[in-house]
Amino acid sequence: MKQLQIAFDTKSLDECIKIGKECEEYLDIIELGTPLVYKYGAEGITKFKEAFPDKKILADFKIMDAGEFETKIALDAGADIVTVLAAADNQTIEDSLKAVKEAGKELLVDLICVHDFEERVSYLEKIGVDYICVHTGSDTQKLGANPLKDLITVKKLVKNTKVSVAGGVKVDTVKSISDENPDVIIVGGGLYNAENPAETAKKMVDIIK
Ligand SMILES: O=C(CO)[C@H](O)[C@H](O)COP(=O)(O)O
Repeated sequence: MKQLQIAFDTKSLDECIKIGKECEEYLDIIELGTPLVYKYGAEGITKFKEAFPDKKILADFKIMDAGEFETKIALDAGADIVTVLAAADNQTIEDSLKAVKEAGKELLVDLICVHDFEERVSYLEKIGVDYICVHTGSDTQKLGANPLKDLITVKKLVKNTKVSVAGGVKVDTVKSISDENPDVIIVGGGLYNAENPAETAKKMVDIIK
């Protein structure tokens, strides 16, 4: 069963929690996006976990170094899933993985800025991360990029790991993404900036599930 993850990157924490509550029944994972991690820090994660105790909370730390130390900051604050960059050193990713496994939590490794998918996916599967995320960043989205082509490539390479996908997914593009069978579809602005986020989340769930 595919899952829907909302990624909050803008707005105040209170506004995000209000929108999250409106959409809650349609969501599986709630993400404190990287910009809000910068703005609110670990306290933002704790507030999300208090507001949504029954949902998985993802802290999009995009860790690049100090894997164990930074992962533990997110875990101690209440995160269920922590993100590390696939472009980081293997040692960093393995230290993050060790920290989440010791806590009984999960690691998402983000392929943003990685071009040799074959080498990275094979390594990530070998060490046993929980999610491999295909991600078109917001800056390259401005140039017209979207994650569909990379998703198709990565889905052919991944054998055992859950695949997430992010990058400008909207209600009118979610079907083409969903048709490639990712395990988790991550939607940011296309959901929290929608005129009616709850209605949009319902439409998306009707399409993907
Ligand atoms: O991690 C992110 C940016 O680096 C975003 O949270 C992710 O791309 C989803 O947001 P959107 O759907 O608005 O692109």
